[in-house]
Amino acid sequence: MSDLFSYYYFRPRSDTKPEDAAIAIAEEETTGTWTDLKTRKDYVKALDGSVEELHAEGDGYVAKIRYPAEIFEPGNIPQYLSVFAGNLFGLGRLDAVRLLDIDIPEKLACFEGPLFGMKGVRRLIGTDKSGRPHVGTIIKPKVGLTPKDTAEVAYNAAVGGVDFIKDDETLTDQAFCPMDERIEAVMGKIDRAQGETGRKILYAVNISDRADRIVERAERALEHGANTLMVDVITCGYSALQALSEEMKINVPVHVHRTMHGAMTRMPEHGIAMRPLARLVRLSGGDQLHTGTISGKMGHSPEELKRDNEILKEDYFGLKPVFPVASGGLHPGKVHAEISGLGCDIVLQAGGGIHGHPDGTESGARAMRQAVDAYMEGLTAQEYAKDHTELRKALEKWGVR
Ligand SMILES: O=C(COP(=O)(O)O)[C@H](O)[C@H](O)COP(=O)(O)O
Ligand SMILES: [Mg+2]
Repeated sequence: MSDLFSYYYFRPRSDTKPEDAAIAIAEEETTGTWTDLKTRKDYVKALDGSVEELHAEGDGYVAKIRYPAEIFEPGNIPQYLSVFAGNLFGLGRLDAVRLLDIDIPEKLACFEGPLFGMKGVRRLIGTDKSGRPHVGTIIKPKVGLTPKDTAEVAYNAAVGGVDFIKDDETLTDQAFCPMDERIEAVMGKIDRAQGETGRKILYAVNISDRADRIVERAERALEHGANTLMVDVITCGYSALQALSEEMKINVPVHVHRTMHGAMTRMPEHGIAMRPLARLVRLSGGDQLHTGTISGKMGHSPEELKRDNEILKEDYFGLKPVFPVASGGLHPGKVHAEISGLGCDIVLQAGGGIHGHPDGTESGARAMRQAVDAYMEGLTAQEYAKDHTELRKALEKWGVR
């Protein structure tokens, strides 16, 4: 395969034939426009896109479109997106159109990918042999706590048994919780928890910022002791991620949050599926990526999610696999459903499902770990809860799905 192929679901406008609608996409995103052109030279033809396949599906059609590789500037993801995820979404001849997936040829996959990837993160935590799911937490409330109180919550979660702690997507460097002070406070407490428990714990600080400042912010975070960085990839852009992994050559994992993705991924007939977005995260160097949950609070198709997670782990230009993160509305009573649906190679993250535990964060973290242990030992959460108080109290509050 030397060209790039994109797959779209679409519903044409009532006066447009499906063949013409598919051609309209190929033309708009390559050498054409709505009319013929007097400026077109013969040699331009080499860059024409084409419709390779078209079939009916559901209430619409699925088209496979070929984009000649030469149309793309190797390594420039903003430019790639502008082709296969560009103007086509606004074409009036389509009532709805959704980018389902992309097949990138090797010469355009010229990225270094994740530095750690799933296995590297597992090695840091020491779960490469057991293969159990990681347990993570988002500090809640998502904004408002001071650095000192944030660190206290982080400490309680750490001693309770989480592997991973992260800022929420809207917390960056606001006055109520300055980033430098927060990192120092949290890392101080994490060092203490590591000393007490003998376990390694990661804290991902959200360094999301404008393009001209993000590398400087990442450097500052590392200087203050951060052992993981977090980026909101949709709001910051893939270039931000690439700047960290390739330009700056950071030596800590990068956790990728996808806030705002729902505007693209949610509608089954229009937008951009998670799959191409996830492939681009892998190319541009994310080590962990939110992809959704089976039983949580965000809406999406479990079937798509399972395949998205597989895609992050399957062979892809020799790049390291990305650790998928299930997050959003999880609690100990949902752990079983998540692992049985998504497998053990998953980070199970709970914010409210840990910090909302009747006995507080430490017990909430214990309950999450107990739910994972129950699954690994082949027991239901209810069985395990009989002699694990924290889990029992969590199940009493939130039930079991
Ligand atoms: O803060 C949370 C979840 O908090 P809580 O555990 O309290 O619900 C995350 O931002 C969501 O996971 C986003 O979900 P996704 O990444 O799937 O869009
Ligand atoms: Mg959040």
